[in-house]
Amino acid sequence: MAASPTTSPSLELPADATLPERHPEAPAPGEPIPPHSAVCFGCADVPHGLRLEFRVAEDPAGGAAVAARMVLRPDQQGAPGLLHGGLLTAAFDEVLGSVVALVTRPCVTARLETDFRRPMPIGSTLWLHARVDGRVGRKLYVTGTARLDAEDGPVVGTAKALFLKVGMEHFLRNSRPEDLEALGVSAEQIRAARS
Ligand SMILES: CCCCCCCCCC(=O)SCCNC(=O)CCNC(=O)[C@H](O)C(C)(C)COP(=O)(O)OP(=O)(O)OC[C@H]1O[C@@H](n2cnc3c(N)ncnc32)[C@H](O)[C@@H]1OP(=O)(O)O
Repeated sequence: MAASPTTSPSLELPADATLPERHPEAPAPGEPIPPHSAVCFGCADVPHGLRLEFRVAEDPAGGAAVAARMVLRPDQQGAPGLLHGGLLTAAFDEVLGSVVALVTRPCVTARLETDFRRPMPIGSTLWLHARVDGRVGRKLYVTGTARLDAEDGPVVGTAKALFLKVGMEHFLRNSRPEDLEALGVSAEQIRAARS
């Protein structure tokens, strides 16, 4: 899809960007991508979560791509009977983050832009697609599309994002200690990262 004329300059693919390949240990096209965490609002089976379901998609140019689906529930309304717009942005954050994770990890969202093209009725299914368009150093440039009720359905939203590769210290320094400890990180490791 052509870039919107209002896209932030920091989201435009730089001329020196290269197309990154999937990591050798990442799942192959057609394979499902399991939730990356049991508590994730985007992909885990948690009560108010988006419950996105993923698979690796084929990318004609040999890059990294994912496809995902999300059923729109009554507890996700903004205007009556329609999906809350912020939840489309949250879905894009998860889907674009997931495709970046096929290339390298960990990464975090630095900037995310959503274009809302059509209303999204509750009860319908969003079919999302995302692709890593290029990488320059720590910066990964990603785009996504959401379609209604079929993989080739009408486009309801598009997104562009910049993700940045970070080190594990990003989480050791910033996440709640009790959540890190639940993952097996020792109190000493947390103290050392924060000293
Ligand atoms: C298996 C995993 C599956 C994951 C799926 C889930 C996906 C969900 C992902 C998320 O929601 S992550 C949570 C939301 N994001 C955050 O909480 C990030 C909060 N922000 C930060 O921690 C820092 O601002 C950040 C790590 C993004 C950047 O800080 P750094 O100190 O590492 O970067 P720095 O400021 O040195 O900037 C590096 C480059 O990026 C550029 N940059 C940084 N932030 C930017 C921004 N916001 N917009 C545009 N450019 C930006 C910056 O200009 C610079 O460009 P140059 O190298 O060309 O000089």
